[in-house]
Amino acid sequence: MKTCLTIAGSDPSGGAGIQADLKTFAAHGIYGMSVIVAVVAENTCEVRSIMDVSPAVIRDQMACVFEDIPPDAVKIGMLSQPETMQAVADALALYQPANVVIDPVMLAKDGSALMASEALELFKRGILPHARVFTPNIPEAEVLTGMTIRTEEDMRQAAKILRQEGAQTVLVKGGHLDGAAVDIFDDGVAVHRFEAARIQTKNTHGTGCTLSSAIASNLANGHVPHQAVNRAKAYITDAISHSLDLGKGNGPTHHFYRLYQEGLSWLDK
Ligand SMILES: Nc1ncnc2c1ncn2[C@@H]1O[C@H](COP(=O)(O)OP(=O)(O)OP(=O)(O)O)[C@@H](O)[C@H]1O
Ligand SMILES: Cc1ncc(COP(=O)(O)O)c(N)n1
Repeated sequence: MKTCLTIAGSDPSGGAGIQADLKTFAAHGIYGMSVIVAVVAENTCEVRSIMDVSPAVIRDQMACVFEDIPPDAVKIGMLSQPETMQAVADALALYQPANVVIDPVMLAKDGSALMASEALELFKRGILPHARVFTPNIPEAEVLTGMTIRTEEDMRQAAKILRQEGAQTVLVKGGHLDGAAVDIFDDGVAVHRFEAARIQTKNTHGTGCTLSSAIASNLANGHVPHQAVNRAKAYITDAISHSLDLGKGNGPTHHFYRLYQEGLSWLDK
């Protein structure tokens, strides 16, 4: 059994964060584990409050996982405060996991900050260089590079800069641009373009979390980054196509549609 660990925040409404990650791992036939760094009171409409887990408890959670069940891949999502980020950075330096996918979560859909601005420098120094695959969306890539990103050429330029900052490979996600959903992936050898038709839905809560967990699942299952991203793009497009009209705001995506409807697992594909 392959194993993945998510290091992220908890979303009690189940669409993003740890909950989305564990569902994605399960849909890929992966044994999922989680280190919770923040408890976020949120739903499909809003973020109400955030409680950060203490650095000591984060260190203990990391030790409990890595000393017992070292994961085949790791996904890192929301890291809100410098202290919690430092605890994760220290553990990454100590355990040196191989297949790390990093999603630099900065803002929730309602605009609430999920990463403190004071944590940005530490993020660039202590977290980003551990990325085998780094998955910023356009606003995140703009903050991290200082660029304005309007075109695919800008996305390519941003991906190159972020590789120079230490990420092995970079996927700049184009969900926030108009038109088709185009993501640009730079693995240092070539630049790949992944395009899917834009699905007309408001139910996109947790798309970034789900995509990065699907990439981690595919790395754990033995795919190289380019293949892992290609398969994850198909998975997120499918999950958005069958998204769930739950809640009063931006509903969640559907992780198990094919399992339920067709009795298929993504493992069989
Ligand atoms: N309406 C859509 N139709 C098809 N694909 C989409 C749509 N919205 C986003 N995507 C795709 O979903 C993935 C996540 O992209 P996005 O840019 O939305 O990430 P994110 O900003 O981290 O997520 P979120 O918007 O949930 O915070 C990307 O592959 C993107 O192209
Ligand atoms: C705990 C947590 N982590 C991340 C996100 C962002 O979700 P996404 O960008 O995938 O919609 C979120 N809303 N809550």
